[in-house]
Amino acid sequence: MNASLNVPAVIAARDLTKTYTFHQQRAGLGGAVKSLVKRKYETRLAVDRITFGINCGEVVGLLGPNGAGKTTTLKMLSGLLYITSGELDVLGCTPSDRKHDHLRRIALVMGQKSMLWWDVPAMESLLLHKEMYGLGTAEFERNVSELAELLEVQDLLNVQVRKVSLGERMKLELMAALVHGPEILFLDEPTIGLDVVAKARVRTFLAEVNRQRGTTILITSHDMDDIEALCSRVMIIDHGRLQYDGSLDELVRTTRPRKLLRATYATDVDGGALAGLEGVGAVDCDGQLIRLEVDRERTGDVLGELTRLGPLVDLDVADADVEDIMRDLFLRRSTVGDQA
Ligand SMILES: Nc1ncnc2c1ncn2[C@@H]1O[C@H](COP(=O)(O)OP(=O)(O)OP(=O)(O)O)[C@@H](O)[C@H]1O
Repeated sequence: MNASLNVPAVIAARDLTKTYTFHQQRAGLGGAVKSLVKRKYETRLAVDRITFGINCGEVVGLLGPNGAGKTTTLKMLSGLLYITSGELDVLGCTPSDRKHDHLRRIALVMGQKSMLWWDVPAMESLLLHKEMYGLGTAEFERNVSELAELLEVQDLLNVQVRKVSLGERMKLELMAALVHGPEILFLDEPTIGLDVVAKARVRTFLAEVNRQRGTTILITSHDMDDIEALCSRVMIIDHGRLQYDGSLDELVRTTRPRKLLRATYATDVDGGALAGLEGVGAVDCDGQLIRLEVDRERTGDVLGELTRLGPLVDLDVADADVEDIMRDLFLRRSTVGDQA
């Protein structure tokens, strides 16, 4: 239970760790034979003592560069992998026990892997889920109809899965994951490869599922638009370690304490004097356009100065791009990691 929020924690992880042990396969036939006789084992620390809790109904983004340990974390949380050490509690159970009653309460969708049979219509897979999870006919039909309407896939349910587009398939994957009404949804890159329209539909759908059903969602994505649209909280993981756990707004405020202002004028203006103002960072003047960075608390004053410079045509006040912030964070950390 999270005492301050008075909502139950549905996921609690303490010092969660995963080390993979694997053997190097040598190249060629000779190498393969040698590998059979003498195996050289290696270990890789993929997730390194991470501790966090997730409350009922939260939508949390799990971010990090390639190889950071995100998928490994999701696989441990959904019980596909045993943990190496630490403690893990998901809805009061140990996920790797894979108890049937527990599996009914969670779902995992991996953008790169399909849960649906390719050679038959999606409805066949949904019916299999009905049997697997012991859903009554009325409940199943209600869920199918609700989800199909939200996802606008009524006409696709009886089409062979291999014949639908990538975006349509992802909607069907989400439907299959949610048809048994899980309380927690784990999503690993659910919008990968989708076009902008399909991505937007998936995001709207997920937000709706969270709002209507109270489903807790933990999502990994390299698309920051997914994260900005859905997550109030993000966890950043890198080299297996949890580097940040908090709100996206707070991350933006602390990493980029300045706002970006962009003013367009009807005539050429001279913004040279702006550079000397308190709280103003880099100023870029180019004829009718001025771009500058300003401390958040000084934004109002500097806007006043901008309006006095000349006849304004357009004025834009923006936070730093989350995509840029992530790029900087990951680059800085990988450089520090390389030097260490
Ligand atoms: N089955 C495995 N055996 C050995 N090492 C593995 C295995 N699966 C993953 N790893 C390694 O564990 C580390 C974390 O991998 P993981 O797939 O969790 O990263 P990720 O953050 O999901 O990356 P991406 O964004 O590229 O999907 C990587 O170094 C990866 O090479």
